[in-house]
Amino acid sequence: MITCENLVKIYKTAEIEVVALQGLNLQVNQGEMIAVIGNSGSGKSTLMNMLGGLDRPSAGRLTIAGKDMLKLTDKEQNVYKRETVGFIWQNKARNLVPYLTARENVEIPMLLHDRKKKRMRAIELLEAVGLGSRTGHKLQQLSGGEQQRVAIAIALANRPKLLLADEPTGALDTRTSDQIMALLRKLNAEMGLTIVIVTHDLDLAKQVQRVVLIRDGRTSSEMIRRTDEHDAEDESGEEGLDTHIEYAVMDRSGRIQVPEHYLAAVGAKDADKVLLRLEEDHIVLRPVAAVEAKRGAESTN
Ligand SMILES: Nc1ncnc2c1ncn2[C@@H]1O[C@H](COP(=O)(O)OP(=O)(O)OP(=O)(O)O)[C@@H](O)[C@H]1O
Repeated sequence: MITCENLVKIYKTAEIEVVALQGLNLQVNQGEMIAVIGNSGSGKSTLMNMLGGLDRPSAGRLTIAGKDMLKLTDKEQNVYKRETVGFIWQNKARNLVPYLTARENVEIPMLLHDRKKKRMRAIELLEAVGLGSRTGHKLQQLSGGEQQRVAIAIALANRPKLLLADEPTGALDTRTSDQIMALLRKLNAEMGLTIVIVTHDLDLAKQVQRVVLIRDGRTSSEMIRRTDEHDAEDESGEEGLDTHIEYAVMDRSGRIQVPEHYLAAVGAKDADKVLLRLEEDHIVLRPVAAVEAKRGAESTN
């Protein structure tokens, strides 16, 4: 569904250039639901803007639903935004009109012309997001979680293939956030919708099958949920189905980013090199200082 290869985005202003994405690689399959996490400034929103056709990449390859996003004309890009993709933002003002009812809000972006069909589809969508009994309520009469459900119904109005959610639960409490995540999982399972969610919250991210970590505008690692109870127990020492195993993402040249907390744990965080050793079926990275200290100790003995 989505292929990003060596994706680059450079923002140019009068004085400076910011490289927001520096060769990002990402593959998302049709019907998959993934979470993208990363520190502030790592490039998450930039990636979402590229995926949503709101902005164009500077270089690399980006294909979505068979479309080459670098080659779309302005007109094709507008059709893509209207028909292929749906958005949910943290900021509700970007999604909703407060003085209209839930149903009227959902009708706004619809491409249907027949008023009766529009109304029926809006009600059907509000039912799908669990708001069948609130269709006539004005937005200001709804809770934060309910308003975000309306936003999801709006995003689905034109039957998109891809749903993009940028911090969709950022303004909600934990319980409501979990409910919104459960709703997104249900839509993913029932409608086969491909969903990409950006979040700061690792716990929320772990509610999906695959979590992609972005660091400095590159995909640095992925966490994939293990469903095999036995294997999960073997590798992590924990029981249960909710175990995520972390994988480093390797580019074509064999480059990987070692997670910062791994380096910190072995005292190699600010090192400019690590010792690399090939074992029979794995590779060992060791901080140089530790190796030298060991050698020093051996030579004094
Ligand atoms: N329109 C822009 N013009 C110039 N620089 C930008 C622009 N948009 C983003 N950037 C820069 O690009 C980098 C990535 O920003 P981005 O908003 O994608 O990060 P993010 O991971 O979404 O951060 P946050 O979690 O804080 O929203 C940052 O250094 C940011 O300052």
